[in-house]
Amino acid sequence: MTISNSQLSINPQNGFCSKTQIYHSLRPPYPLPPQSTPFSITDFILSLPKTTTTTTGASIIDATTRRFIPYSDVPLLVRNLAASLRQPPLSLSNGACAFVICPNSANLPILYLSLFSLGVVVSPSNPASSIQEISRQLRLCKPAVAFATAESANKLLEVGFPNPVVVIDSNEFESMMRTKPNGSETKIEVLQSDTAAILYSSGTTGKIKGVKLTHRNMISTIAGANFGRQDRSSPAVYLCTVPYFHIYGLGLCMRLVAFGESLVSMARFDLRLMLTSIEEFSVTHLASAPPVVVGLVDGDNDHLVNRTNWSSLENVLCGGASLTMAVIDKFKKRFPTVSLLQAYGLTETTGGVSRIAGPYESTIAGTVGRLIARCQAKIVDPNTGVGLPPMSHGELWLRGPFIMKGYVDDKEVSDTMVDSDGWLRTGDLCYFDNEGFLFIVDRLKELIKYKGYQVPPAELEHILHTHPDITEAAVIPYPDEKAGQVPMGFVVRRKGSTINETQVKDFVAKQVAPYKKLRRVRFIDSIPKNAPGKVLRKELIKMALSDSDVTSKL
Ligand SMILES: CC(C)(COP(=O)(O)OP(=O)(O)OC[C@H]1O[C@@H](n2cnc3c(N)ncnc32)[C@H](O)[C@@H]1OP(=O)(O)O)[C@@H](O)C(=O)NCCC(=O)NCCSC(=O)/C=C/c1ccc(O)cc1
Repeated sequence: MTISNSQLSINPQNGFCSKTQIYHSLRPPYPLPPQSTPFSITDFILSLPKTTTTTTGASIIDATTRRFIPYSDVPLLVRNLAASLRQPPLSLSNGACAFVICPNSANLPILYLSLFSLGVVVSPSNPASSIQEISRQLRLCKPAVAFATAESANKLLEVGFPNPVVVIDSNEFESMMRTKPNGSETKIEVLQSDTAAILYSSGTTGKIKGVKLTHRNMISTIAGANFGRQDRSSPAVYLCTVPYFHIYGLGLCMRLVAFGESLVSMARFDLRLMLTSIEEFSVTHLASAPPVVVGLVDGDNDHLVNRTNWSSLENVLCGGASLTMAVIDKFKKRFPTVSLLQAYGLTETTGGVSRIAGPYESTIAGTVGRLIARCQAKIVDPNTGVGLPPMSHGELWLRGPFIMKGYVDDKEVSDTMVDSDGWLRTGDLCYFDNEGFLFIVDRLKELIKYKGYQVPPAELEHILHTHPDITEAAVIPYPDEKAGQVPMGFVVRRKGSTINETQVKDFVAKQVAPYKKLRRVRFIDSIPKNAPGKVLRKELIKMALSDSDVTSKL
């Protein structure tokens, strides 16, 4: 075996190559199917060995309806449903798009797997989205069919969706899964390079964008997540509090089906239901976002948390946004035997690209873990473009087989986000330490994170500017202990206008999903800008904090 010069300059402690300034993963590479082999994400998931599944009865469990689907039934349900969707009247086939507007349920992973197996592009959306948001998403993904619940189907009616809508909490859907349709169909060939899903993200510029993820992208992240899974005498039981319409929940549910680990979900997050479910289903892993961890250590919830039996819980996974050190410390004191494992990922990277594996890594406070296998990173000085060594702060760039195919109908922004060498600019300010652990320092992109959801200030500013009484507006992130950040608007009123805070908030709230609502408003005489006219958000943030009591909590 020959060792190349660049391999020689890779530091085995942290993966940093001093010649190329590239950080390499410290995890062993996993096998991937040859790129040219037709292989859908469903083929991959169903082909993985599930050693413990059938003997121990692992299943997909819906904590809200108390329905469960044993994993031993999953391949048949997926095949039946796919066969049914291929037949008239839907006649779904390779390349068609399905808009899915559903809260978490046991049926949803089955639906995803069936659609993927047909090469149908899955485009999941938040059922709490506003009519305007849904309209924009429909324009982007051009679906031939939509899947909804009896409740969310009303929104499709409101937007005048012209194509068929299948209700997944109905008896008809149940029988599509349970009954084998007549006739045998040939398998549809799905290429790994085909788009598997279109998810919605703000990118770095603010307007909702459709992120195209391929089957290969999804196969890579699932294969990468296999590292560090413990051998266990009984299968892990995950409680997923995050939604399957974002990559965190979607990736997690696919990965758990792939490995045959029990998956408990809730239609909507509810702290009480989460706590009773942990006891009832002997949950070992809780998949969460920061507000859930904050809720667990919040004194106001002591009466609920104290009467829960925590003995089964081993790990709390946390992603979507950063936790503060204060919350991490409180969690460790409160749950000394539970590991708090932060991970980091983006929709554009098909989810998690760094995570913590094993007992040693879980002792490193504040890190979002080490790069998954096949992931390369650079820490780039935002001013000079130069790659930086460990312990230096810069923008995180990422490369690997899980980087998105691009944004729907937006080549220009796709090319800005991913350069010709395949590097994705994350817009996050980060550093690696001397052992290859990644730390998130700040956000360079103008994005607010409310409860782990993206809120682009530009989108809210655009809405504010359409109000006849508002001449200028700017939106900033305002720190909040429970939600992480809340959107705050600075508003310049038209001369003589008496519009008040509530009216401004209501005006925005009617047009956006609830997580994007303006939670604070301040009136101001003019918006500070630099010479070329760019809003000086940092100035506004300083102003917002200077006359409040939050500075000490930052
Ligand atoms: C479980 C959370 C943390 C808390 O739940 P909640 O407090 O009940 O909030 P909801 O999300 O259900 O709802 C937000 C707001 O919308 C409201 N709402 C809700 N549905 C309705 C309704 N149908 N009608 C009307 N009002 C409603 C709801 O009441 C609430 O209002 P408010 O109390 O004023 O905040 C929830 O916010 C949550 O799942 N957050 C995470 C979101 C998320 O998945 N983000 C990931 C994006 S992708 C990414 O970053 C990937 C990272 C990643 C990292 C690592 C990995 O390994 C992989 C991936």
